[in-house]
Amino acid sequence: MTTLNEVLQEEKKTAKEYVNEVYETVQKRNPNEHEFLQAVKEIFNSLVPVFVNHPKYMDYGILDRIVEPERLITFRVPWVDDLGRVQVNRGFRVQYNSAIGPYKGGLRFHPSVNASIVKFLGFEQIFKNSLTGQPIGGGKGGSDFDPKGKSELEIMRFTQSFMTELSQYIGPDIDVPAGDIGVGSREIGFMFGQYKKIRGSFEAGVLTGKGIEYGGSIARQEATGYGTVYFINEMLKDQDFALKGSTVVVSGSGNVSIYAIEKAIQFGARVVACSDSDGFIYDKNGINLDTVKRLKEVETKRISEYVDVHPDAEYFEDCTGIWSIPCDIALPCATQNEIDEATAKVLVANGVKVVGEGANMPSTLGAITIFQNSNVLFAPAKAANAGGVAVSSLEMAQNSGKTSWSFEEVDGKLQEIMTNIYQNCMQAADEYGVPGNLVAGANIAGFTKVADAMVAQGII
Ligand SMILES: NC(=O)C1=CN([C@@H]2O[C@H](COP(=O)(O)OP(=O)(O)OC[C@H]3O[C@@H](n4cnc5c(N)ncnc54)[C@H](O)[C@@H]3O)[C@@H](O)[C@H]2O)C=CC1
Ligand SMILES: O=C(O)CCC(=O)C(=O)O
Repeated sequence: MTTLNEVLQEEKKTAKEYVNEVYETVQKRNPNEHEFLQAVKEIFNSLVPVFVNHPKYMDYGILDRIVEPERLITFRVPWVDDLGRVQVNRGFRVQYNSAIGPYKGGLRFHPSVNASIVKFLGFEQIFKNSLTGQPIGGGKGGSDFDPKGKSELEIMRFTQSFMTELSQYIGPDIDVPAGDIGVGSREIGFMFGQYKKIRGSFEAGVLTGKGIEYGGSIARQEATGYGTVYFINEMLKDQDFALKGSTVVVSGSGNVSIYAIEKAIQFGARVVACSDSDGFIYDKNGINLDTVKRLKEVETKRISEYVDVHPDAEYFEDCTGIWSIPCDIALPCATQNEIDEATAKVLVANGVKVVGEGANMPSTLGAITIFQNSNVLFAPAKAANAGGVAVSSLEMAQNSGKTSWSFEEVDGKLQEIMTNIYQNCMQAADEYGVPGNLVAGANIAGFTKVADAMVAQGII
């Protein structure tokens, strides 16, 4: 009998031909999904040498399979607004890859959410989750619901309706959602309550990012932002430049931004600017984080109000303008494609030394090339922002062990995970002949573990 290997040997495809062919198929199958195609291209660009070293991955069709979600669920989310009118949104969950664990990844509520956005995020999540060293597969989801301007009761009604449908597809060993843009601990609380009511059982491990009083992990809130700065700190140990005394700009003022700012300040950096989707503030003395936390975490106000409390600071109504502020370290922590090629050139001209991606895919492919060609130390999202999902996995571990760990314990594990991610990415980059290239290192290290698991589990 002819084996799979023999059939494939006859075709004698080179690794480059294989990667190009799969990419062409992806383009044909997913026309107009620009964000998704961008994320796929970024990863595929790194993988040719992996297929040269491991032709078995071609034989097993790893790339063809990994790029196609195991499942993409789309559903109607009807709800009633405060005026009694029926509203309908669209819900999504992409269950992308379960080779190394249950699907894991956040939910985003934002009007821009569509299939392309959830697929780009879900695809990235496979490799990010693999890098954490935790047993978690890749997933993502969300809705085109816009929380801006909605009352708390409207948010609760929408979120309950969303969970009524989503509950059919998730579970502690199946798929474990968490937060992302527009979904914080309040929304996770509403979803957990609705899931519990529908199932009639208290399954703590079905969601992460929960409140501490009902199964959440201490330090999950801080984890993504802290993790990004721990990663940068690790990178800088090999350089004659440190966070202490550096000038930092952080975009956004949400969950990731606030805790990246907090940790950067703790390391002795001066953070001079942050933003929201309307504009940015510049405070040359260093921004006052207590004010930002009060405005954003407590009062849900616009960042423009910062200057009412700190008249020495300036507000500019142009959120992308934040990247014209000179800095040593830029931490894009808001959203995808916020730094394009032109913006990257401005950052480089102003002397940026380090770019650490707290958000998912905040730099375009052109921007990444500019940073790499200008010797900027570049920490890609799937490595630099993996601390959030890593601590989510620690939350799952605490839930299944019916225990809870101290802040020091979780934070210590987070630091260890970020150090390991950095070292594994550097080692993979070295091994594949691109020393110091963390984009390639992260893609290769994240990919090979999942690929090995997929080979071991057969063609499914
Ligand atoms: N929350 C988490 O644990 C993780 C989040 N991420 C990523 O980090 C990014 C931020 O997420 P979160 O902080 O959780 O969301 P969030 O909803 O708490 O905050 C988002 C922030 O970005 C701002 N924003 C949105 N569009 C903007 C724009 N065009 N320009 C400037 N600011 C803008 C919003 O005003 C808000 O301040 C996203 O890319 C998300 O996918 C990545 C890993 C984990
Ligand atoms: O903690 C999680 O599961 C979600 C984290 C996430 O969505 C991300 O890493 O982008």
